[in-house]
Amino acid sequence: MNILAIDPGSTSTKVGVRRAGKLVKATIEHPRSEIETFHAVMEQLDYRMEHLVRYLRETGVEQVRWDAVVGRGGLVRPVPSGVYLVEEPLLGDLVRGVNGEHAANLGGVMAHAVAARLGVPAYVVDPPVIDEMWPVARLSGMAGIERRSMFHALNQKAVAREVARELGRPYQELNLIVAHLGGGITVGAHRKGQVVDVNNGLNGDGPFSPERTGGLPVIGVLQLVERGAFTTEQLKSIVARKGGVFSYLGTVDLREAEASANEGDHWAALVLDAMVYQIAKEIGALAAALAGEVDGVVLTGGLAFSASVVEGLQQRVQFIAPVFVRPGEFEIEALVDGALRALSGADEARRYQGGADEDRA
Ligand SMILES: Nc1ncnc2c1ncn2[C@@H]1O[C@H](COP(=O)(O)OP(=O)(O)O)[C@@H](O)[C@H]1O
Ligand SMILES: CCCC(=O)OP(=O)(O)O
Repeated sequence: MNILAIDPGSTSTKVGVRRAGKLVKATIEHPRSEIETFHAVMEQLDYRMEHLVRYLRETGVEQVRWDAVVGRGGLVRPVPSGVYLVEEPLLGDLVRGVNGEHAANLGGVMAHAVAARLGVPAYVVDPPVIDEMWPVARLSGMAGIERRSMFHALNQKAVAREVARELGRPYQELNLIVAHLGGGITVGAHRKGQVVDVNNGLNGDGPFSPERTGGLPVIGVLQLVERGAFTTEQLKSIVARKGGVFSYLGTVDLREAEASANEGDHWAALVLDAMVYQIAKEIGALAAALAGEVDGVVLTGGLAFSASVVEGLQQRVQFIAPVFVRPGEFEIEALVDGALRALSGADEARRYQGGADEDRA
């Protein structure tokens, strides 16, 4: 089976070409100066498609007979985990970004654009809005504001299934705490195959990360608004893109921050230690949520390449359960696997139902 996988990130489009049983991955970089000329994510569609088509032409795979095209799912309405056929109303909800603006919204739309020309199915797999949270985790502490599941579902599920395979036990029988440590950070409690609690990675929840604030003291934020220090739009952009390590040190690149700390910058060292401390606290909170019944803690994402982040976390959380380190992300592999499962019938492709506006996260 020949599968084309498309995984748009904020400044890159990752591509996977699975042909003759082999997977080749590539990253098409998009300079910030080009991306920032677009006001809305969907306005980037033609630009990203041109880059994708050029990549396929230049690598000589333009004429491949694809069996399916699969894209990273976006911020649509909450859905169960699985593989989804891209058709209406999913396509419309991705285009409208019913649950927010994110480059991932382009994944299903681009997959559909390529697949429609070829007359093959387009899929998305485990979009960030998959929702398996148990009721007790949904209460925020204020009537009218519900905690919603929005996380690195594709990578978290893929890595959790991989660790389960390595342990020789079904994912559905294990309790794992999976920490996706990238530009944004989400930590999920995977209880017998269901992510029953997880911090929302985009709305100011959980630990701070290289580019996001995580949870903030609410009154402090309100005081900033009262003083006119920021507009709400500016604050939203800080929460999602310009918070965390960036707001303290002016970089989202952890390697740069670590270099400063290693050269004796005590402030940089404290910021990095605080991030690791907050991640460890999140893992500890989920261990309590699982009543201490934890088979493993899994560290993944770009920060899991950092020896100091991994050692700092191991020191603080290894009392909970064995720590598995799986650096990087496995989204392209997970997309291809999902498409193969749908094509082979091992996993029936689900049909997204859409829903009412109050379903939005
Ligand atoms: N070898 C490394 N050592 C330390 N940090 C790293 C390393 N490789 C990547 N990172 C950091 O990981 C973060 C990006 O993680 P990644 O999972 O690629 O994020 P995203 O997909 O969210 O952009 C950046 O802060 C980057 O500097
Ligand atoms: C938490 C939802 C998905 C997400 O934040 O992805 P990125 O970190 O890749 O922006």
